[in-house]
Amino acid sequence: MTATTNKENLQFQTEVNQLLHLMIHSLYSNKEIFLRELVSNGSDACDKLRFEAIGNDSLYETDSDLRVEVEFDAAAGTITVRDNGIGMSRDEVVTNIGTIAKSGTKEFLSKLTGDEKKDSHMIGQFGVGFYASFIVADKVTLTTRRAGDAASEGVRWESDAQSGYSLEQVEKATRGTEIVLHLKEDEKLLADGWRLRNIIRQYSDHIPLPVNMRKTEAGETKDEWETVNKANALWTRSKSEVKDEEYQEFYKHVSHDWEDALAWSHNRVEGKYEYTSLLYLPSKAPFDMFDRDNTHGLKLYVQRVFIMEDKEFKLMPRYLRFVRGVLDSNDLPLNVSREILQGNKIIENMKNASVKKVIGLLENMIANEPDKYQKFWKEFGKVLKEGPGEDFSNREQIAKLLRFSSTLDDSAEQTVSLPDYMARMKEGQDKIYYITADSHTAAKNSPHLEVFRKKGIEVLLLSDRVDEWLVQHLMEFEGKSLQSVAKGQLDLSALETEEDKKAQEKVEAEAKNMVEHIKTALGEKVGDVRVSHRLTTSPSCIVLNDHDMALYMQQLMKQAGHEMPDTKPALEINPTHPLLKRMEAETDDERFGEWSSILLDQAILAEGGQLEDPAGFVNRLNKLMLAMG
Ligand SMILES: Nc1ncnc2c1ncn2[C@@H]1O[C@H](COP(=O)(O)OP(=O)(O)OP(=O)(O)O)[C@@H](O)[C@H]1O
Repeated sequence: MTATTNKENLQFQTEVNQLLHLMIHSLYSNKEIFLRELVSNGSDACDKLRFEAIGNDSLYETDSDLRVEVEFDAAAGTITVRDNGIGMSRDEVVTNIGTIAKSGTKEFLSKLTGDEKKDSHMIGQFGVGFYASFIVADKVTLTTRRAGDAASEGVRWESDAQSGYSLEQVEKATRGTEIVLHLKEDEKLLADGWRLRNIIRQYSDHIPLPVNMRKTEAGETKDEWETVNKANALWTRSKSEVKDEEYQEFYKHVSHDWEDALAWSHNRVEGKYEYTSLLYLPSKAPFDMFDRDNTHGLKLYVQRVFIMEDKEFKLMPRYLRFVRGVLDSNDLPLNVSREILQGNKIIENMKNASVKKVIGLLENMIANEPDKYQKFWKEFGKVLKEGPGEDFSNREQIAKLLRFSSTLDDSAEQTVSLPDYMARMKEGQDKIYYITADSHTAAKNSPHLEVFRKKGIEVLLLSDRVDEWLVQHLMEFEGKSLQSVAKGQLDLSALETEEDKKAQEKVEAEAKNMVEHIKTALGEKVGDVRVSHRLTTSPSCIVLNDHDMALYMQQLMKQAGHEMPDTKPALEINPTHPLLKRMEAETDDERFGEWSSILLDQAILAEGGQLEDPAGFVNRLNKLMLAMG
């Protein structure tokens, strides 16, 4: 026996085990995609090599003819997928194949239902990748060597998906990765030249890289190879030649998505700069869309040669981070480096034009396929709402793409656009009114809406996290300013009749003493006490200053450890409310003080704020209830 054997047995991270198990069971009806995933990975590995080799030609060793090879052995029941791409070091194998680095994986897995159909859609959002091998194989052997490493630095990884995996250092003469699938007993028929060719043509036709298989003649496998897929860059073909199915397959390759794309825009641009863009909108948001680092984005090509992924170089602004696809420039040099790309005019030009293309695609959808747009909005609306704050130059256009809930129908589904809202504005109304809250229910039940409902003035109901940020940046739309109904002094005078105004003045005059009394009772706790113009059925509400953050947001920021300025909201009261009528008759000063505190505290609660002394509030309330009995 030789002195050492370097074979080690390791366990998968728990999440990998769970995912493997689920995948094997829920993706079974789509088992052929295992090949698409492996070919796609092989092609990506070749792309990565090409990029690294730009500054270091020696990485090609003696073989610069990048390709993926697929072989089979019917007798042994195996399929082999091989690439001469970048390969992996031992550490890379452990991190890439033994663990899932995506943040949020745990929560994702906990959401799975056990229902195969539903779960297969969920897993689609996750991306299946290499693990798809285990749908058809009961053992997988991966042998790889990183480009540039010595032949003795090869790594062999092997697993049956049941009991962890083994890892061993092996000799590997050629760089790149070879994956041998030992097919399950009832999948052995997949090891068939005709079937494999069909699968490759169906799923991997538009991978720009050749996918080769050995030639066969009269049933005999030859030593020669032939390219099975079209292997030309789909985006270089003219639109009229490319079928929708072909666009969809290519989408799945570039995006690592599992579902079809929702829409795409394919453009060949000639003029000052020449380039092609193929931009896709996914139909489903990936589960980690809000994880800032985890995006595939666009791929940058120069004259059909892959240069780099968007991951490291932002070709799309953050608010369009869900866009997938390809930009292929004819003007950049092939040996382009990261440094050249930084702030490059050609890149900037392609970037800006692509943003406009995406916006145009969405505008078109609104005009021609509104239901589809609604689907898009459901998935990506929250991301698009970052747009007005991020992209000043396209702000007006982005604003038109936004959709909101509103008091028009109180529905939680966001369907109201700003132009829709404007068209319904009342005569004399010069503001776009909105309210922000931490849930749709809180927004639509807010006491601040009472007067608006009474007067039939529509108010946008904003309850997405990003909405507070949005309204800080989108201060106006087509000359009308956006105004929170919960902040600042409310002036609806232009919408009121003379009688209304007179009645208001009367109420105010009559309540003057009580207002003063409450002010004294609450002292430092409030910035002001005044008669409300907003309330019709509630006794009181809190009103923030124009520039204050909503109370629920202040709460969130405090929890996240941010110092918040101690803002003093105003308390507005509704003197016509029976509760205030009772208060007016109260002669005991202490009791009046307690009523006042309750008035303030319940208004804070209705606003999603937190009380400084919740126990005190409960005590006072109980006392009052007892006194009423
Ligand atoms: N043939 C290969 N050559 C080199 N590296 C590879 C190869 N196959 C997989 N990898 C590495 O393993 C990682 C995980 O691959 P996997 O297919 O599981 O997921 P993915 O392709 O990154 O993403 P997704 O889950 O979205 O499909 C890849 O990101 C890559 O770094």
